[in-house]
Amino acid sequence: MKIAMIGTGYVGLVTGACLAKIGHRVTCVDQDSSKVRALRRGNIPIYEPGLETVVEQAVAKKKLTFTTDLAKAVKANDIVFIAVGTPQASDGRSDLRDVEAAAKQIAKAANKSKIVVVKSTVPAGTCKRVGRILGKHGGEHTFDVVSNPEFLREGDAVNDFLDPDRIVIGTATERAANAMRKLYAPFEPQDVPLVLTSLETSELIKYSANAFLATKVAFINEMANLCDATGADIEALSRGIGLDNRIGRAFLKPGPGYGGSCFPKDTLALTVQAQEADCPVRIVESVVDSNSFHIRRLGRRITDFCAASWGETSNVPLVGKRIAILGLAFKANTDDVRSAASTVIAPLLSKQGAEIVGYDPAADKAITELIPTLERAKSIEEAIKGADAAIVLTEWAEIGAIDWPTMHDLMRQPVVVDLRNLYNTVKMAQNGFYYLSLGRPHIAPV
Ligand SMILES: NC(=O)c1ccc[n+]([C@@H]2O[C@H](COP(=O)([O-])OP(=O)(O)OC[C@H]3O[C@@H](n4cnc5c(N)ncnc54)[C@H](O)[C@@H]3O)[C@@H](O)[C@H]2O)c1
Ligand SMILES: O=c1ccn([C@@H]2O[C@H](COP(=O)(O)OP(=O)(O)O[C@H]3O[C@H](CO)[C@@H](O)[C@H](O)[C@H]3O)[C@@H](O)[C@H]2O)c(=O)[nH]1
Repeated sequence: MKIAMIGTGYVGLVTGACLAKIGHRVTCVDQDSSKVRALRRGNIPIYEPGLETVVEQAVAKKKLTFTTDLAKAVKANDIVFIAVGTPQASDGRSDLRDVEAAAKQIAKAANKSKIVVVKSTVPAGTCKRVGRILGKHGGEHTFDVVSNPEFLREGDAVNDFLDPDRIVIGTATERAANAMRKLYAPFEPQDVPLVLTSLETSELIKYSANAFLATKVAFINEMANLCDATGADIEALSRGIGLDNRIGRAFLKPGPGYGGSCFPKDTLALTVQAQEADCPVRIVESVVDSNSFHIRRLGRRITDFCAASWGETSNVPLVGKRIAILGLAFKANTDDVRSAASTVIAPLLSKQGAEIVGYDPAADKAITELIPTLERAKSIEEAIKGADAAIVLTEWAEIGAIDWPTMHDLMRQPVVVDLRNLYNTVKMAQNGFYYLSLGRPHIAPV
């Protein structure tokens, strides 16, 4: 089938390239001409494992092209996807301006009837609104609007797209449902369940899935704090509950709180939608609160633990101390720093007088755009050298594999705060480190 993908960001590029891989012909459109130029030269603007190969092969087979010319792409294709951003507006709502603008552009460019598929994450009722915009600006042409939310995770995006747990499709017409069945027919041999439903249900499935997963993360973080307070062990607790099939083991790893471009904005947007519908989602509201409380509480714990480990009694213990932050991306295997723990912790410690140096294998460029003043190191060793403490924020394999005994003498003071529970508490103590992790017993260095 012939597809135009409006928006070539994380979702548009992965979806476009993967739809091309399974046999469709895809034109990826973006208004950012530098992005399109880079893609035409074969440069992938994001760090996403496996994506470069998929793009390269699809381009070589002439199944995937890139353009800034939306009108031409719309005219040449029967199915038009909208995969533009829906960031958080200042009032917590989902900012739908790009979706609405894209819908208007599609309508104006249309030369015949089209199927318009909303891939972006949008509140319930948006697809109907998109339908009204298309109707208003599309002249005599008819448009079938489809909701087809995306569930890929950054860092695993290609695999998630090609081997999905399910495909959710919301439609209002049989014609659109049939077109979507045909589009996803290549997944039939894998027995991927298709959830065919209404537009609103499909839109809400996306928010519910993210809110539920975010709830698991916030829950385990609260349990980790309780483990700290009671002397219990979060690793055993997580396993002990997760082995119950009704609960499941996934998304029960404690950390610095959920971040990224989706959970924070989607949980908040869901609470606003629900309030507006006079149907507050109190659990999700608590999850949002819990997550922002968690990271701020961790900020205080970092300061207290470092001060105690250094034997520093001053009321401004971080002044003049050099602190290395290991991992700046919101999670491993991505360069995305949107709502990353580093973007909260680095300014917080810096405000208390600490000198911060950050290291990340992929997020250097992204963090520089966000916090231009942050000093960055080119390697773990460079970051750690002369540091009074190292704070681990991202679970990159390279960071998990640090050989701490060889780092001990590089540091000015052997203090490690690990907010991803990557290392063995006993070994860290045996290697002479003051080591704090989440919900696990603290052992004094030997
Ligand atoms: N990032 C993820 O992991 C993920 C996963 C699932 C769903 N989503 C949802 O998918 C949507 C897109 O997210 P993203 O992370 O890919 O966003 P993004 O910001 O990375 O990409 C959006 C792209 O759309 C382009 N764009 C905007 N308006 C345009 C227009 N009128 N014409 C052409 N191009 C236009 C922008 O230039 C940008 O390149 C959001 O609703 C998001 O919530 C994201
Ligand atoms: O056990 C866990 C699992 C996750 N996280 C954190 O939770 C956040 C989100 O992680 P993840 O879900 O892996 O990343 P995303 O790429 O943001 O993907 C989520 O958001 C996407 C955008 O909506 C959805 O498509 C995906 O299904 C959904 O998993 C990150 O800060 C993780 O560090 C934890 O702290 N502990």
